[in-house]
Amino acid sequence: MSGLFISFEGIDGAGKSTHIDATAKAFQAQGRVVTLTREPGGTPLAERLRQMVLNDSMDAMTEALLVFAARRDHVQQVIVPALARGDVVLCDRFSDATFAYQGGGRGFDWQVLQVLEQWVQGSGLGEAQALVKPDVTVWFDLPPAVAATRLAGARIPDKFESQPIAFFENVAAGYARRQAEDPQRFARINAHQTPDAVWRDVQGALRQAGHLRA
Ligand SMILES: Nc1ncnc2c1ncn2[C@@H]1O[C@H](COP(=O)(O)OP(=O)(O)O)[C@@H](O)[C@H]1O
Ligand SMILES: Cc1cn([C@H]2C[C@H](O)[C@@H](COP(=O)(O)OP(=O)(O)O)O2)c(=O)[nH]c1=O
Repeated sequence: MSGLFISFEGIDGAGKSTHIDATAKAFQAQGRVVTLTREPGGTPLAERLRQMVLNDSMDAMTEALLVFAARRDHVQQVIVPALARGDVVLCDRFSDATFAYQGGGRGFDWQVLQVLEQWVQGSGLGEAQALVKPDVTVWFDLPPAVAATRLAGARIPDKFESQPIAFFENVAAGYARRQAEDPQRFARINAHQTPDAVWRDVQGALRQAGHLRA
């Protein structure tokens, strides 16, 4: 695959959405074709699963299976073809969110998630082979109390956004664990700054990794 796969992660309200469009424009300005997508979602089927995951109450295993089912469709229908064309794929959340939210936040078994990741992002045949995973993950790291203040009044909270701060402390711990397991992939951004400063750091991280030209 000749494309570039970048995911954007962080707790709700960390500032991902604010910077994804700017990242897309920066790559387009360098002549790259950008596929902008999100999870759960990115295909008609996965968007239907998204509605269930975000609105219906269910146990953590059901949630994990639904987000991975959505991811399977998204990887096959959108991400793999885009990378094969040479696109820059910018994805608003990917598997790290499952480890953070279903693993860290909801307490679902980390090892089971790792097995699902191998199956869903591999060949699906259980064979050892390269996984479809981001080249870079931009992690917007923000204290949950600050994120809660930003979100208050900004939009109607969905099932996750209405969780207490303690839930997001566990989600953040899940992200930290994922970073510790694969530190090279992560660009951890201090999101507790002005939007301009955060954007400067996002650009800096993508330049340092050799993906954006100065
Ligand atoms: N650096 C920042 N400082 C203050 N407020 C911010 C900052 N970045 C984003 N916001 C605001 O915080 C809210 C959540 O940002 P958003 O980008 O939607 O977060 P996410 O996509 O990570 O949930 C929005 O109202 C946005 O305008
Ligand atoms: C991708 C993914 C998202 N989520 C959650 C995290 C978010 O709260 C929600 C998706 O919301 P998000 O992408 O942040 O959308 P918006 O900014 O429009 O609210 O789904 C999971 O619980 N597991 C996952 O695997």
